[in-house]
Order: sequence, then structure tokens, then C-alpha cells
Amino acid sequence: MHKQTITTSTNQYDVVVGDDLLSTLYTYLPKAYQHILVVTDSVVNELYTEKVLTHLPDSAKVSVHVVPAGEASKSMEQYSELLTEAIVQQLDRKSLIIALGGGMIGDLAGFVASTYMRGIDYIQVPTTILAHDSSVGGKVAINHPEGKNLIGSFYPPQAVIYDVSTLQSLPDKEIRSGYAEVVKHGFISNRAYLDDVLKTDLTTQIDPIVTTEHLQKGIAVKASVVERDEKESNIRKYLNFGHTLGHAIESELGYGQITHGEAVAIGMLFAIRVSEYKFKISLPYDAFYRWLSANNYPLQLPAIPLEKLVERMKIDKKSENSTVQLVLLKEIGEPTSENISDEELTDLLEKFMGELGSE
Ligand SMILES: NC(=O)c1ccc[n+]([C@@H]2O[C@H](COP(=O)([O-])OP(=O)(O)OC[C@H]3O[C@@H](n4cnc5c(N)ncnc54)[C@H](O)[C@@H]3O)[C@@H](O)[C@H]2O)c1
Ligand SMILES: O=C(O)C(=O)C[C@@H](O)[C@H](O)[C@H](O)COP(=O)(O)O
Ligand SMILES: [Zn+2]
Repeated sequence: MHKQTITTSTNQYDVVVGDDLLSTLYTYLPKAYQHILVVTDSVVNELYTEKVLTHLPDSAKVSVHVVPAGEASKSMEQYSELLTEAIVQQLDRKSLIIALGGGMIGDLAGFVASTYMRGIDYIQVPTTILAHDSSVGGKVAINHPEGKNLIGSFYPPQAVIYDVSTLQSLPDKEIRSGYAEVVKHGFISNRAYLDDVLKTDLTTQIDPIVTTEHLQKGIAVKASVVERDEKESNIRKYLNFGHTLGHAIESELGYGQITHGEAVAIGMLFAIRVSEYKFKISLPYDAFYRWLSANNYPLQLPAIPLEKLVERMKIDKKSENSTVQLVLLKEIGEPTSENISDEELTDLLEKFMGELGSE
């Protein structure tokens, strides 16, 4: 078991990573709760809810709310249903929400926790590789049809309890999606970590020891950023590497048509190309492309009109005065955030989409 404490200017909480933590979940709760609402999705519910329920204290009243699996549930409708559930179950200010699942559940349940009665406690119990990223740092949100995560808050959990044995049941697509964020943490932090991650073969059974090491390093990268800039005034933007285009692709194709990580992978390829062009440098675009291709990431998209992508990118939360900001790399481990005009963005996107090809 590995424990890391996240300390920001306003908060402190533990991120505990280890095997079979679901069966000792109650020992990691920061305090005793009389009333607990477990929020999970329809897939994770079948796999892990019972284990969680068996190991919560008998003294607590526990209810479960199951949301349909998939990105489409990070919606106003599910948010509203969950708030109604919290009211019906009579959760009060001393109650706890347990977000049991991947990033979709963490973001949705965390946003409910941040707004119900102006904020109640919640803990993150991540069950995907991707959620090494989403469970840490306190960004919680739902999507709007116009754009990803447009409605949300910064609201840290009381604890993150990451039982990595749950990762054994992940389908290949979700392994790929999660590893894209691991690679992102490599690109924005250091070459040795990146090179190590790009040696991973995701087409064969993942090695739990190697993956756990990758996840712990990713969590450490994320922690060091959010500890210094919790509310994204400056360096937290770097965690958005690959996301400006990635989010535009997700919302334009329709939530859930492509996974978050798969879209971010394409976004990172674009950000690398733009970095090479802007800073007259060479980055490992080809090596990264080969790794993505060898691991079956979808690299050709249905044809999307460029102006639609540009419009979507302008809605991104980093934009100021409708000017798109892209996170670029001056070199591996040296991210920067740069404004880019619509004209330049359109030209660069056109070239990149041509290079990538469409379905
Ligand atoms: N808040 C943040 O900082 C942050 C960071 C990164 C991503 N995100 C968000 O996270 C979301 C993506 O998260 P995700 O990739 O975990 O998606 P997800 O939560 O939708 O999970 C992906 C799929 O895997 C299934 N699943 C989950 N755990 C499983 C397990 N152990 N075994 C088998 N199946 C399992 C789910 O039912 C779902 O079908 C996106 O909405 C993204 O915007 C947020
Ligand atoms: O924690 C962050 O900050 C990130 O940017 C992490 C991203 O991986 C994540 O997808 C996040 O939800 C994106 O944030 P957003 O502010 O662009 O919605
Ligand atoms: Zn992300």
C-alpha cells in the first residue's frame, strides 16, 4: 500500500494506492459517517458494489445510486436525478458520497457533492486507469452539449482510495484510454518516465506491478502541479496537454463515441506537431504515433469540418477573449501555454488532419 498526501493552499487529503483496498475501505474514511450514498455506474455496480457494501461500517445507513455507464451520463439529467436521490435519501451536511467508478462517476458524483447543500464530503474510489488522473486534484464537472466539463467546480475529495486490483477487469479500450493520460503525465514531466511508458505493450495482459508504478508516477506528477496551482491560475493548464483538440473531438462526435483518452491522444499528436512548428524543434511525434498505432488507438476520425473543431476549441475553458490557448512543449518536460489565432489554428489543423487522414 502506498500513501501520498495532497496538500494545497486550502486542502489536504490522502491518496492511497494498493491491492484489495475495497475490503478495508472503512479504515481509510477520514471520519465516521452516519449516512453514506454510494454512486456508481451500471457496469461497476455489477462488479464491485457488493464488496464495498460488505465492508462499510454496520452503523451507517448506506444507499446506492446507479447511473447508466458511459460518458453520456455526465449530464444535467443524471446530475439532477442524483440531487433528487440525495434529497429523497435525506442526506445531510454530515453525510458522505462515495464515487465508485471511473472518471465519469468521479466527476459527476463529485459535482453533486460540491453543490448539494452547498457542499458535502465525498471520497473518490477510482476503478479505471484513467481515474489515476481524474480522482486527484478536485476538478469535478458535467458536460454541456456545447462543450466538455463546462459546468463544474474545484472541490477536492476527503480521500482517494485506489484499489488497483479493480483494473484487472478493464476492457482493452479503457486500458488504452487510461494510458493516454499516463503518457500525458510523461510528456509534461520527464523523458525517462515517458520512454518507460512508451515501452508498454497494451495489447497483451498488462503487468499489475508495472502499471501501478506508472500510475503512482502519474499521480505524483499531477499532485505536484495541483499542490502549486489548485485552481488553474497558471501551471495547472499544463495538465490540459492534448485536451483542447481532444475535448473538441469528444463533443463534436457526441459524448462516448470516442473515449476521453483516445481523443486526448489525437490532441497530443496535434500539440506535438504545433510545438515542433512554433519552436522549430523536433519531438518524438513518430515514436508516439507508432506506439499509439501498435496499441490500436483509433487515429483516423470521421471527417469533421475544420470550422466546427475551431468553434469547439474556442469554447475551451482556457480561452480568453475567444482566443484559443494550446498547451505546447518546448521540450519533453517543459510545457507552456500559448495563444493561437483562429487563422493559424485553422491552417495547422488542416495540415494535421490531412497528415492523420480520415475514415
Ligand atoms: N476531473 C479530472 O481531473 C479528470 C481528469 C481526466 C479525465 N476526466 C474525465 O474522466 C472521464 C473519463 O473517465 P474514465 O475513462 O474512467 O471513463 P468511465 O468512468 O466512463 O469508465 C469507462 C468505462 O469503463 C467501465 N469501468 C469502470 N471501471 C471498470 C472496471 N474496473 N472494470 C470494468 N469496467 C470498468 C465503466 O463502466 C465505463 O463503461 C471523462 O469524463 C473525462 O472528462 C476528469
Ligand atoms: O486536472 C486537470 O487540471 C486536467 O486538466 C486533467 C485532465 O486530464 C482532465 O481531463 C480535466 O477534466 C480537464 O479539465 P478541463 O478544465 O479542461 O475540463
Ligand atoms: Zn483528461
